[in-house]
Parts: sequence; structure tokens; C-alpha cells
Amino acid sequence: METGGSSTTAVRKLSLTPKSIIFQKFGKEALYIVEEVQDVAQNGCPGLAIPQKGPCLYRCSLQLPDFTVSSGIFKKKKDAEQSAAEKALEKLGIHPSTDDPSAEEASDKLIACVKYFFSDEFLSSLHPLSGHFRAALRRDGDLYGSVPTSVIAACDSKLCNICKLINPKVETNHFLLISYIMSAATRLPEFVVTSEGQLSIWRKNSYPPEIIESSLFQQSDTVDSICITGMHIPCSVEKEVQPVTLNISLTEYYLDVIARKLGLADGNKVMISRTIGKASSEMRLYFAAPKSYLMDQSSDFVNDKVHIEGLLNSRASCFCGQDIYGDAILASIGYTWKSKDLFHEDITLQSYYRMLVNLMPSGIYKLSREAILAAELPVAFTTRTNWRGSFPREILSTFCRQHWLSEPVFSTSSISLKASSETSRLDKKLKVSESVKQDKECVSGGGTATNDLKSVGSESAFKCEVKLFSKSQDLILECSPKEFYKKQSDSIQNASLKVLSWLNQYFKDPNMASEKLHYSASVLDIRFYPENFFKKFSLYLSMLNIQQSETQGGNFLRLNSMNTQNTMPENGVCCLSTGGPDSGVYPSNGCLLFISYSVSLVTEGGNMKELLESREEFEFEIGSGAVIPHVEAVVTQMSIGQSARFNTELPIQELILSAADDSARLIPLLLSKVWWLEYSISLLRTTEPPEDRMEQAFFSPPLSKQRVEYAVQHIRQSSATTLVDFGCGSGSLLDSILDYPTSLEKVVGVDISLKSLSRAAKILHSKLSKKCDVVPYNDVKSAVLYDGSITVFDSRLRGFNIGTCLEVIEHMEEDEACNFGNIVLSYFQPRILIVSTPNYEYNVILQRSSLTSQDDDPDEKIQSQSCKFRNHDHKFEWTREQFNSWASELAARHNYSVEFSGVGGSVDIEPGFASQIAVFKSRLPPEEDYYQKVEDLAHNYKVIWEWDSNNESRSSL
Ligand SMILES: C[S@@+](CC[C@H](N)C(=O)[O-])C[C@H]1O[C@@H](n2cnc3c(N)ncnc32)[C@H](O)[C@@H]1O
Ligand SMILES: [Mg+2]
Repeated sequence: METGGSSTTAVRKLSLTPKSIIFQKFGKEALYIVEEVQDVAQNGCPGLAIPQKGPCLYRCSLQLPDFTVSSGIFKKKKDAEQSAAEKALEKLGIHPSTDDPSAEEASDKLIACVKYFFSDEFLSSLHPLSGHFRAALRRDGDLYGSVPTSVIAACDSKLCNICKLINPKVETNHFLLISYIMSAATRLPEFVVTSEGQLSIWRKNSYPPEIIESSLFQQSDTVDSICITGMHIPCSVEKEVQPVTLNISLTEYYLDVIARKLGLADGNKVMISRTIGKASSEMRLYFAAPKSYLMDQSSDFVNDKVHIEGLLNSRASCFCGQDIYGDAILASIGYTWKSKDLFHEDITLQSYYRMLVNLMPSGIYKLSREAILAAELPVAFTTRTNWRGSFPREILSTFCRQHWLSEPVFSTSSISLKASSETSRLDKKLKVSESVKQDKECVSGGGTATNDLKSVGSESAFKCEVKLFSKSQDLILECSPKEFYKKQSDSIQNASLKVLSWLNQYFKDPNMASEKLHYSASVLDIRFYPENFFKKFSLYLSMLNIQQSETQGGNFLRLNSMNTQNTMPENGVCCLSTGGPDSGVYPSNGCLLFISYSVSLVTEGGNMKELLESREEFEFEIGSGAVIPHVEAVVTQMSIGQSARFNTELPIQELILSAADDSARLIPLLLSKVWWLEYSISLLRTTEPPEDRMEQAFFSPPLSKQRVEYAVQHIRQSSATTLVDFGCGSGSLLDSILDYPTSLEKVVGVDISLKSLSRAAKILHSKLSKKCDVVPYNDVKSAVLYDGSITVFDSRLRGFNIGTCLEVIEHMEEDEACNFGNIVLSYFQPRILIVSTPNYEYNVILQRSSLTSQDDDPDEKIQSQSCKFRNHDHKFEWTREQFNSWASELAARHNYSVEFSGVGGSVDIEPGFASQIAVFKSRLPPEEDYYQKVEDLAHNYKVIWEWDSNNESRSSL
């Protein structure tokens, strides 16, 4: 299959595409017929008689009067058509790349265009430019009939494309374009008039009266005047952007009105940018032509040889990707292809600030979610079903458009897994979608390493490389992730997100030290080209830097100064959940949470309150950084139906003003008082990840409960006095054991998730402090929760009577799990150790059942189909044989016995238990002396919470 290379398309755009050359030569006689084809190699199983639905592919045949050609096979119809046209051109002996018009031919074309604009028929045509020609006839005195050259340059894209063939610098140098048009006009002395020092062109002879009459008569405007709001963007970034009102009487030319607002005598001295925003937009920037330019429009001037006086307006230049000098007015007004009337629209301060926010990768995401103050660009693309808002690839394209870069170029490569001799090595790396390990929390990344790809039917694996180029094809950065994905589209989304994440880091902290910037790039497999990169974004930064220092005096803080720790906001009031339905992290990473929220500005003391943003229902994936850290920290501690309120410091001014409806009224208020943001959140509901859903749906009591009950029975029978729960999570086992009469005196939990530990602490605290009334029959004297990794030894947990480790090892890489096994039996040395982990063989049953379950959401079915493991955070799942050999070898090595058991299902019925359990028992007497010796040597864990029956609890959270 052939692919349409984007870089060649970009080059092609400067000249004509093969299809347009064919059109020029044959017009409607060229007939394109596109057919769908089924690619045999793609159906996954050559020779298979049952038809398989593969991706849609296209072939195009092009019929010309004398012959017909056929294209290769393409994924996109338009690529097939272009390829057919290219083949036809080859047959005709026309070579588009070498047949570009020469600069001389382009100059002739330009002259012909200018001549046409001043013709009789153009005046009454429906063209965005003809409206200006008609308006010129309403100008007074010397200006009568005079058409500003900047208008001709701005309102006809064809003209600009022709000039690009003469000199590609026209793309960014607006003055160059005007100079070419002026010099073309001077070559038409019998049709038009130009005069020295003027940026306008007149028709030499006046139009015949009937032409004037008919063209002016067609105007249908009924109103006498219009009043629109634009934005005044001062050149100095220290000055605020202000709304400006344009009162335009329809008897005058609107460009003259804009000129007066800029302090100029008339519209002929106004320069106009290209349009900004959507393709149909009429939003442009207007600014004064530099004086030196009015004096000298020679190409010496415009070829950067002469310095333009006055400062570059960085804000304005950023928006349009052209150099804008001095103060500028942003207005949405102009003639269109649709009507002869003047189109106009107000620009509010809010829309101006939204344009600013839209320059940042995270801003584009926030806007796409309509949650400027709550959403954040996620750090991980976990699954397509869980992603909300624009997809990474789309955001990256928008980013490139906003910054006037070429479209990003993606190249994917695939390997055939069957053919590869390296399959087993690769399997470990292969992911359904990427897992980004942000911190020690388990991030559900769909990071599903697959042990046996054939069983899930994967034949190929994909990886994707992305490149960003400037418009002049300078390479700015490239990202070459090492990861392979089962789906091509996942590889593209993940590579896009890497680029966006890095750009976002840079945009949040543009003054980042060079080494840090390079390091952060390399972590994300990105290589950037400093010269091209900094050149491209220097303008954006020059506007940012000043704002940064501007904010230092006020109460505005930059986004990156916000507390990004997963801690509770200090000045917040939060309602806390009292445990979730499962025994694991609740809500587990990978769940979708549905909240309603509102964000208001409040003054200290709460006297004033201004609502900024609110949503009745807003859903996001937990654990992927899809909301600002404060929101995530709070909602993970809430239960359904609860509400919470908390305050935060202000983020950057642009975010607040783009969220507020009435930004103009807010600006003075913001400056006069000290404000906070107040978030009010209610947790409406959650969806659970597949594992929890399955465990509850197919087992009664739920599998998690059965595991805990199994451990509880063992603990009770063992007459143990000390218990340590390795990877205790939210404390479900420790919580349950307190409901039973036991001989336990000391219970300890250790985990790496602070969120889970804090939930565990609250649950245990509430239970132990009510001990006399509620739990009369246990005699626990002390309880401790530690923050630490169970793969690291801590001497305080040595020699306990019983240790438990339920559904934890599969959340580590396999080698870490083996490491844990060795450390726990050789150093921690519990007398008894109970370890549980999923039985991989049982998944067939769970997944088959979940596929036939009627009330499941179809999207979720796809997800569970694509998730080979029970949970996206599982790094492996073992078969019974794998688990048995791990446990048996481990036991033998450390002088323990081991017995196997499980919960869910049955040992005698295939495929065994749903959760497999190993119970290790030490064969040696305890080494009392040795404990003494190492007692204080290794304190690697941090006490998070401690309870003592004498002193009650102490928390260090
Ligand atoms: C599925 S939860 C199980 C929690 C608990 N054992 C239960 O059954 O309810 C897995 C837990 O293992 C913890 N974990 C993963 N790797 C760990 C490590 N290296 N050290 C300590 N805890 C770890 C996670 O933070 C998470 O709380
Ligand atoms: Mg698990």
C-alpha cells in the first residue's frame, strides 16, 4: 500500500497539485472513479476463507479523452485521486515539480491579476476584494476610487500564492507582497495609477456610469451604520489590551474608520494581516504602515536589509504569524464570497483571551473540554474510550496551525509479530496504549505488556514518529517513541501526546534551564533543534516574559507555581469518603468520574463572589492527569453524592479572563483586591475499571471480599499477634480484621500510594477510636501505616507472625515481583506469608461473560476485549503453572513450605480459581538474636499514621 507523504504535499501546495494541472488541461473531461478494495494482506490471515473486515482502501482510475490510468492502493480517496492524476501527467510527459511557473511567468500572472481587479466586470463580481473597490467609490476628495494595496494583498489568496512562486519569503513578510503588487501596478500604466509614497492604486479611467450604478445598486444593506467592537492591542506588552468601538457609517469606507482609530489620516496607510482563526473567519489585524516603508517600498527594504522602526507587536504577530509593528487593532469585519454586504462581528475580551489560551497545548485541550479552570492536558493516553475532549493528534495539528507551523508529519512503521524472531523480547514492551509512570502511584496506563500476542489475534505492532516543521520546512523537533502498539492509531495518539506534553512543559516554564529542557525532551524520546525551535517560539515568549514580570507585583501566579503535589489544598473544606466498594485503590486509576462543579472568584473573607465556570456534568478519567491536581486530590477522597469546597490561588490571568463572560468588568476588580478561586464539586457517579466490575458482577460475595475473608480466616487460625499487610491499599484487610475476635496486638500496613494510605488511615482511625463500643473483642494495641515500597527492606517489619500481600505483585514488573519474593522471605521473614494474584487462565471466562452481558456499554466491551489483563495497571498475570513455579522455587530457596489455594471458582474445575493464593510457612525457628542486631539499621519507610491504644493516634500526613 502506498501512503500520501505529508511533506511532499506541503511542497506541492506551493505549486499546483497534479489534480489541478489535470483540471486546467482537461476540465470536466477528466473523470475520476474511485473504488473500494479489500487488501488481502491486511485481513490478518492470508488464505482464510471467511471474509474479514479490514480497513477501507481505495484505488482510483482516471479517464481522460485519450487514455485511462489507475492509481495504486491508498487509505484515503484523495491520495488515490492525486496518484492517478500524477500517473496521467507522467504519461502526458508533464512533470509538475519541474513545470512550476518560473518567477518571470509568475510576474506576468501577477500583472494579469491586478489588471483584472481593475476591470469593469470585477466591480460587480462577488469577490471579497470587489467590495473594497465599490467602497473606494464612496471615498471623498483625493481618495475617491483609491484602493489600498494592503487590501489587495490581504483579500486574494491566489495573488499571494503567485507571489510565493516569485519569492517564498512572502509567506511571512507581508511588506514584500505589497511591494510586488505595487511594482506589478507600475507595469500597467495604461490601466492604473500609483503615486510615490502611497500604498494605493487607482483606476486610470473612471468606470462607465452604468457599471457604477448597477454595482452599487446591488448592495442590500438596510442599516445606515454599524457599530462593532474590536480589540486594541498595544505594541508594548505592558499595556493592557482594550476593547475599541468602531462606528462605521455605510457611506464611508470602513478602513478609513480603522485608520482614524490608529491615529492615521486614511485607510491607505493601514496594513492588514491575513485572516486569523477558522477558514471562514474575517478576523484580521490592522496596523500603521511603518513610515520608512511608505518612503521606500523597494525590494531592498522588504528583503530585510532595512531596519523597520518601531517595535514588533509580539502579541499581534503571534496571532497571525506575520510581522506586525506598532499598535494594532483586531477586528472581525470584511467582505466575503457570500454577499455584497459588509460582514462584521464583535470581538469580546473573552474571545481575545481564548485566542491567547489557544496558543498553549494545555489551553487547546482545556478549550476543547470547555473546562478551562478544571481540565488539564492528560499525561497519558490510556484508552480511546476513556479519553475526553480533542484527541492528541487533533490538538497537535491545532497547535501547529496556531503557531503557523506546517502540519505535523507522522510516519508509522509496523513489524510483523509472526515473522519477528525477537517476538518474545518485544512482547514485554508491547502495549495496548502507553503507560506513563508519573509518580509512584499506580497509573493505569493501559500499559498492558502482553505475554502471548497470538492469543489476542495481533499480527502487527506499530510505532510512530512525529516531526514538526516550520512553514519553510525547517525541522523543529522530532519524537521517536520506542514503544510499539497494537493499533496504528494508538501509536499516533501516543506520539502526539508526548510532543504535546513536552511543549506544554516548555510553555509553562519557558525559562527552564537548557539542560533541564534537553533532559525533559529525552525522557519523552524527543529531539529538538534549538536554533529553529527558539526562533519559532521567541515571539510567543517575548510576550510571555513581560507578563510574567508584570504578574509579580499583582496577585497573579503562573500556572506552574500552582501546587502540583497530590495533597489536599490547605485552605479547603473537604468531605471524605469512607471507603469504596472494592478492596483496591478506590476510585481506581482508569475509572471515569462524573462530577458537577463550579469555580468562582472569591475575595478573602468571602465578601465578593464572581462565578467563572460551571458544569452540571463533567467526566474525566482518574489517574491520567486529566484535571488540575487539586480537583483530582479532592475527588479521590469523596464518595458518591458527597460535595466538597476548596480554595486555590489564582492561575494565570489569561485562564481566568478566558473563562469569565465579562472579562472587561473583571480586570479592574482583579487588580484592586486579593482573590482566590473557590471550587465546589459534587461527585455524581463513577464507572469502575473492568477488574472491579467483573469481580463484583461474577462473584458473590465479590472476589475482593472473598480474598479478604480467606486471609482473615488464616490470620484467626494462626493465633498471630503481629500482622503486616504488604501493599495494603486503602486498608480493606486491616479494616476487616478489626471486626473479628483475634489474638492480634499489632497491625501494620505498607503501600506506596499516599492517597490509598490516607484513606486507610481515616478508616482505621475511625474504627479503632470507637473500639470499645463497636469492636469489643479484639485487643489491638498498636497500628501503623508506612509509606514505602515492599521491594525495599525495613527492619521494623521483620519477623512478624503473619504477612499478607493481596493482589499487589501483578502491579509490579515481573522482575520486581521476584525481587519482592526474595526480600520478603529472606529479610522480612514472616512466619506465614499469604500472597494472592489473578489466575490468567481464568480471564477467558471473565472476558467471555462480560462480552455476552447484556447491559454492558458497547464501548466498554471493546475496552475489555482489548484489555487482555483484568486491569490496565497490571504488568503481568500468571497462569497457574507460572505462579506455582515462582512460589515453589521461592519457598525452596528460603526454607519455607508452600501450599496453593484460591478464591472464586474451584480447584477441580478448569481453569481453577479466579484468584490464586500461595500460603508460605517458615520451616525455621525465629532468629531472635538476629532481629535485635538489625533492629535499627534499616528504617526505609516513612510512618504515615500511627495509633497506640495508650496515646491514641498521631499522623504525619
Ligand atoms: C490492587 S491494590 C490491592 C490493595 C490491597 N492489598 C487490597 O487487596 O485491597 C494494589 C496495591 O499495591 C500497591 N503497590 C504496588 N506496588 C507497590 C510497591 N512496590 N510497594 C508497596 N505497595 C505497592 C498499590 O499502591 C496498591 O495500593
Ligand atoms: Mg490487581
